[in-house]
Amino acid sequence: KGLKGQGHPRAPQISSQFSPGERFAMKEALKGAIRIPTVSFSPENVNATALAEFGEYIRTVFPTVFKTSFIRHEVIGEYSHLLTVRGSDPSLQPYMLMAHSDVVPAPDEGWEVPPFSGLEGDGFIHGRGTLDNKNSLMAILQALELLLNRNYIPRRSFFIALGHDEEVSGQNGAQKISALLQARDIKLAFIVDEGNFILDGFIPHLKKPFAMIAVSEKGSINLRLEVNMTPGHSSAPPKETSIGILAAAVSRLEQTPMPNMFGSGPLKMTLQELAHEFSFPANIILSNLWLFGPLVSRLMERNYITNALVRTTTALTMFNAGVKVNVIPPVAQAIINIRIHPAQTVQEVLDLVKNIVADNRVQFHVLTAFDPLPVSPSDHQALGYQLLRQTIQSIFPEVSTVVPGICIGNTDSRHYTNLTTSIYRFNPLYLHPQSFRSIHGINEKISVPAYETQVKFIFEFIQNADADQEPAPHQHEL
Ligand SMILES: CCCCCCCC/C=C\CCCCCCCC(=O)N[C@@H](CCCCN)C(=O)O
Ligand SMILES: [Zn+2]
Ligand SMILES: [Zn+2]
Repeated sequence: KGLKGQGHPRAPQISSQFSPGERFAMKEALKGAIRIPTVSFSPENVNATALAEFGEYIRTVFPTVFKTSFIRHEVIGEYSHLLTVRGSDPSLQPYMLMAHSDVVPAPDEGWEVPPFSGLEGDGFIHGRGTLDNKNSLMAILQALELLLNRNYIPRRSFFIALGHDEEVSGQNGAQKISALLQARDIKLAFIVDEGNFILDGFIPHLKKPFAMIAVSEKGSINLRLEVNMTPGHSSAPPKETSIGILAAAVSRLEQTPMPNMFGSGPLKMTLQELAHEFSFPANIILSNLWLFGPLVSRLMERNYITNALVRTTTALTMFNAGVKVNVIPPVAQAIINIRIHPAQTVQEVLDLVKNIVADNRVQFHVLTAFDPLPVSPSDHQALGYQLLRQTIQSIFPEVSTVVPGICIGNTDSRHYTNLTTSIYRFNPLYLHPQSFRSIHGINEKISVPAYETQVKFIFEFIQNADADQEPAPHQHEL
């Protein structure tokens, strides 16, 4: 019998009601975290001073977490943190909660308040990292601190992995934590990381919000295109310059979408499980994709977010050429950030890109590349998925539908496929299209109640993970 059928969740033993003093302290703690500018520019260029300060900060605001005897704290790769919470029942397989402390750059321009001010206004805490991803990092530690202060002793062991370079690869944080745990022979029941949300307003005609737990994430290629031509005096320009050739190449890429892959990958499952949320005739259409697939696939292409679910996307993100107004530049370079649909591979996409560019004066340099991630289970036996679903239903009773889906962004969890086949990417927060644009954009903010609810979610999730039973007990040494 599956977990779904067991009538879970057992009510958490400790109620997730927080006192006014605790609620005040938790929002102040998040504001303090936002004020530390832990910006990652590249794997070689992270703000080491801020990351070190952040490490000190979490030790100060969560004293119980860092002094509890059954919690081991290790600093990995200089600024990442691994907490091992030893549960009382070694027969239960451990799991892992993840988050990251670094953020993408945020120049002041366009922001209503300075991005590292952590200011509170209109019921929101403002700043870079309030949604991606200091909210999760602080909420995990905050929930644990509150549980420990109530003398909670977990039954199931778990790890908390807090990366410091997620935005620029995870090579010094997540990758090293993963290697360390592998060397310790750890196998995880599941992982929960950042990723998808409770989505509201993303699909026309769907009035109700729904929770989407990402069971996979797209692959990625960062590709540098380069054209080298003979430099010279701009008063007698050649017919074609490196800039013109490269501009035409990237324009062809932008104008030629990759093939629509609707029908392969987890999206079909997402839409089928979502079908009953729609009114007639959309519910019938989505329940019969064997017939209406071509129609739905065209509709998905119309919106830039749903378009990202049906195909590999190519975003032109950097363009560099020229040194002086009257010099024909020898070199022009562009970076293309490609997100690979689950039904394609790095090699297939590179071949398509070269065919679209179709100009042998353009050179290709793959900077980084990885294939789409395997699909994690979402059936009734899938412990991590079912625990998330149960906790969503408890904390967000108004959300009647929880569906598996794909994450269009990447997460540090991709470095942990050696430890588990069950990786779930979910933030227990509502996301609207406008707040989606604020992630890596401007005016990123989280409402104070939303943050409190995130803490509450993790507070209950940890307890729910202890309430579940597994069929075949054996020892799990940490
Ligand atoms: C039918 C359903 C409609 C669904 C609409 C989907 C809405 C999308 C919802 C959430 C997506 C948010 C993605 C957030 C993850 C962001 C994590 C992130 O920024 N990762 C970076 C990692 C960079 C690693 C360096 N190579 C990234 O992806 O750029
Ligand atoms: Zn993130
Ligand atoms: Zn990010």
